[in-house]
Amino acid sequence: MELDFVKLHGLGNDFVFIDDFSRDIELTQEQVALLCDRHFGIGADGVIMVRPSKRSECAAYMHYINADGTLAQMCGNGVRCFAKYLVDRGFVLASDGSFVADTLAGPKPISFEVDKHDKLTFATVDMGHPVLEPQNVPVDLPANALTDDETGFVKDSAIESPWGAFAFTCVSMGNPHAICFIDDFSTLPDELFVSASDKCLATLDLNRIGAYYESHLVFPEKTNVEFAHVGNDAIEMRVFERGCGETLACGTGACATNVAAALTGRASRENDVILRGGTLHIKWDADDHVMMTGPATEAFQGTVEL
Ligand SMILES: N[C@@H](CCC[C@H](N)C(=O)O)C(=O)O
Repeated sequence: MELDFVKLHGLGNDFVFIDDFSRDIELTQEQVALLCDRHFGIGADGVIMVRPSKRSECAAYMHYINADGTLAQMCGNGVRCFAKYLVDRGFVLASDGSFVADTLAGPKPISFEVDKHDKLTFATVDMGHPVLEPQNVPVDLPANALTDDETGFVKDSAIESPWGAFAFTCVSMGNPHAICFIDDFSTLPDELFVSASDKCLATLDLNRIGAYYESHLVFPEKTNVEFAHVGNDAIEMRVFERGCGETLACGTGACATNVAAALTGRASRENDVILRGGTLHIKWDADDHVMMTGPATEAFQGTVEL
């Protein structure tokens, strides 16, 4: 089978887009994994199928698949790229300035800016409200789990690992996130860093610790894992994504981390979140909606044989 594709990214979190408006393309898990393979395929963190939406208010439906072929409910960087795909190809009029995208996590209103060629540059997505109920986070909580009195959400709960216990706050943005804030990296064991003489977020061995918590027993549906540090002006964050591994950025992860930082009293409700691939601006509005602003970029397009 020959497939036309477009490769887009949001801060280096990259996706293979496939036009499936005709609804006649079903990819197997193996085919998705091959498309995403950086040596044997195109290379990406996930595949996004652009499909028609059943909701009259939505321009199209974003079907998101992780690099390992598993389905995810939502993708923040992906939905900004989805907006760029639709605007740059004329499925949404550049002059409209906004539209609603349909996703497995529900409709997401998006406003956007375009350049002088009517190509989308930045998008602000209303990511909806964070979900904090325990049923949307680990169902099998450790005995020492701390939960918020009012909402019952899981905050700063110690979850064991071979390297000691790490405290996680769990926030769902449609998809699950477990966020660990580290104030002082020097307190962590040397073996958790690729360079023990320079212990910081950048040198944390996320491939080891992230993979461990992604599949921890308390997360039966697996989870995205964020390690973050709250600085004076911004939140720094690295992410190990469910079904994919470390990525350069994660939109839903940045939203969840911003919410977790505010809920645990570490930061205000509006912050720049600095990721390896760049910065997202996140605001948790008074009406409980999380707004995410950031760029979307097209890298190249082509045809692939599957
Ligand atoms: N990169 C994404 C999230 C993609 C889905 C995630 N790996 C999951 O399985 O939930 C983002 O930008 O939000």
